Amino acid sequence: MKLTIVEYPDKRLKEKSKIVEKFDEELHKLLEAMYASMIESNGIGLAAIQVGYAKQVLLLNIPDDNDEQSRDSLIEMINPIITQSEGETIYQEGCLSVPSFYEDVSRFERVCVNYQDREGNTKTIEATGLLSVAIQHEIDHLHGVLFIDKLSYSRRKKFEKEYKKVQKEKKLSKNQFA
Ligand SMILES: CC(=O)Oc1ccc(/C=C/C(=O)NCCc2ccccc2)cc1OC(C)=O
Ligand SMILES: [Co+2]
Repeated sequence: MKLTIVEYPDKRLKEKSKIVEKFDEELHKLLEAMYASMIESNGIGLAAIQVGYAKQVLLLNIPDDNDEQSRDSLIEMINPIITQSEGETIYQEGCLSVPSFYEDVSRFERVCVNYQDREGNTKTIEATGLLSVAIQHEIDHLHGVLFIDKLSYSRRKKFEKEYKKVQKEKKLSKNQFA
């Protein structure tokens, strides 16, 4: 199934995603379709809500040291729960649902996460650095939170102003060639 990325300010991105109960063929098809969309859009993380499915499902595929995004390092997380968190790190984040915007966000440096894999087996992962940031960014999506919601008031105002400008330019360019 071809999935379309839902973009800010679509209200669906604020929905709370539901717990996955059935680890069936339908779930596996969704995971495959999400992976195709994420890779096609040059993403390194994607939550199901971003393709219109309010289910607690997310993908992480962090490029390795020589900047390769191999499928072996793909992590499929279902019903994730952060069990431990410590430290602080600042990283410039982007999101497929907020195209062309990148802002520094403060997150925990280290997190421990319990989750289930596509068969329903319980897994635990401890993450630091970029993987830790990505996990927190994607789990926020499951609670209807975008990285722009974590910005300071002044930085959020700057984002809103720039976003409106970009949307107007997009509309103008569309009309020009319509
Ligand atoms: C034009 C545009 O929107 O560019 C992009 C923006 C974001 C992204 C992907 C963002 C992404 O995967 N975010 C996952 C969450 C995350 C954010 C920061 C660190 C870890 C994990 C890709 C874009 O497309 C290209 C070609 O770079
Ligand atoms: Co995102």
